[in-house]
Amino acid sequence: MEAVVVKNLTKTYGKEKTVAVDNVSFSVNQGELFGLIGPDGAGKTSIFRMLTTLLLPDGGSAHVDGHDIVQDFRAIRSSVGYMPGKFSLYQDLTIEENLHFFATVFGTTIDENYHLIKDIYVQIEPFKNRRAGKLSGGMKQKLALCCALIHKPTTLFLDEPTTGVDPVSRKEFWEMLRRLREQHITILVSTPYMDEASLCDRIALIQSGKILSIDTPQNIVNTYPDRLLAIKANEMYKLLKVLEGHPGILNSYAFGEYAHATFRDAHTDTHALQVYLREHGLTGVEVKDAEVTIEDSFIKLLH
Ligand SMILES: Nc1ncnc2c1ncn2[C@@H]1O[C@H](COP(=O)(O)OP(=O)(O)OP(=O)(O)O)[C@@H](O)[C@H]1O
Repeated sequence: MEAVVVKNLTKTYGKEKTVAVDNVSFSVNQGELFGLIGPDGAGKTSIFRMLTTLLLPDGGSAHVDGHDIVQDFRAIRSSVGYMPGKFSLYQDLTIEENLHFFATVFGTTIDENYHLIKDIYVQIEPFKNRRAGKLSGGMKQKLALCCALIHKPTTLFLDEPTTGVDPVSRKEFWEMLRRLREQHITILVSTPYMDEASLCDRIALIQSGKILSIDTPQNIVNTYPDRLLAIKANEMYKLLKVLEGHPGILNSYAFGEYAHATFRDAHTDTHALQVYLREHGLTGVEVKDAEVTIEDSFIKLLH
């Protein structure tokens, strides 16, 4: 069954009618871990705010757990959990007070749903008397997740939960999400980090308010249409310049210590390419087939 159904959802802002969300449609199955993946300003927050009834759409419709986001906003507010990108915590309240506050607002108690947050809460419990404003990014994030979970939501919206969080805490956070999924909670998560996409069941790649592709991360990389090469040389900037000037080039960009490149001819001779690069003054040249990532797929879709 579908937990979230979005049809032609549109949102514009201001007198200039800046289009933030442009005719977006997708659906999320119950119990699914669904990712909205896209850079800053892509429209992720606007979509989440409409689905959590904090913002009215200009067009289209959406249902969460069968409830209309405009007509049935009260039902949605009591059944979903929302962790906004900017922390929602009360900085002057302690960990325990924040959690107690969120439980009370939703007419429940910490004890009633403790089993849902236990795994996460035990990690911050030793500091339960510390004010939220004095916590590290990773601890704030864990507390915010506990607060969003304490009323046992059917659907959880997490807006960029790992932005500004260190790599170890990011990894832990995703492990927590996968465990939560086992509790049959539907999870929608947004992130600008392409490496996190592979941890979702399905993802929507989004840019400038439009969805470019929706599928499982594996299918998205499997349907990459070109042969992708990873190319290394001693000078990255010069390498990119030389690749740009190659008569057969489709696209090239820096990707870690390599450049990723696609060519019109899928059978581009890698040896001939190495010779070409050396003839253009590059040293330490290495050319090999690259493993396609979500980021490569995203870049391809943008072109
Ligand atoms: N209140 C507002 N008034 C005017 N423009 C807005 C407003 N809120 C968002 N926008 C614009 O709408 C577009 C989408 O913003 P949104 O915050 O939904 O994107 P996002 O993908 O969540 O990115 P970010 O991580 O930067 O918040 C951006 O161009 C943004 O500048």
